[in-house]
Amino acid sequence: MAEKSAASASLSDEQIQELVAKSHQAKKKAYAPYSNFHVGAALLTEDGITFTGCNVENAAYPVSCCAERTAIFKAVSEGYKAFRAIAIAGEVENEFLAPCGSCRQVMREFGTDWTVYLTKPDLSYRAMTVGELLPCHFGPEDLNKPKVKGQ
Ligand SMILES: O=c1ccn([C@H]2C[C@H](O)[C@@H](CO)O2)c(=O)[nH]1
Ligand SMILES: [Zn+2]
Repeated sequence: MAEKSAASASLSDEQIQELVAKSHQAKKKAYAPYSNFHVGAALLTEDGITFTGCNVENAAYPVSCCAERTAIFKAVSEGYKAFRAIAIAGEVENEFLAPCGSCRQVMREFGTDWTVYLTKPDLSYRAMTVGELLPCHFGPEDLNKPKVKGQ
């Protein structure tokens, strides 16, 4: 059922299945009247707390927020910034839902070595790290590197 990688080693099968199930539950809350594309996410913090999220669209389309970012922003706004994993749930038949580029960048802000579970509607999943999803990335550390002088 699952394609495992080293990235999933720290969570038990039961914990993963629970996180995946929560992401699919969260999908039911999606506010997506424009795209009719419902997405859910469930984010597990290092402290063992789960934050869920759904996509929240807006009549001014670009203002919309993806499910993954909803979950991450909820966690950060509650004081949690260390993440173990996030599961993402879509509704396309027999396909893993992969996060958009903006969400990958937001995930990367909080590290490259945590796990993203891409899931299918049948609750099967594939584990990847944030670094695998966003290779050659830009992050907070880059802002503190020495700069060339005189420009
Ligand atoms: O990984 C994804 C991909 C898309 N969406 C949302 C954004 C928008 O509301 C709708 C269609 O792109 O799906 C997510 O929430 N997560
Ligand atoms: Zn996104």
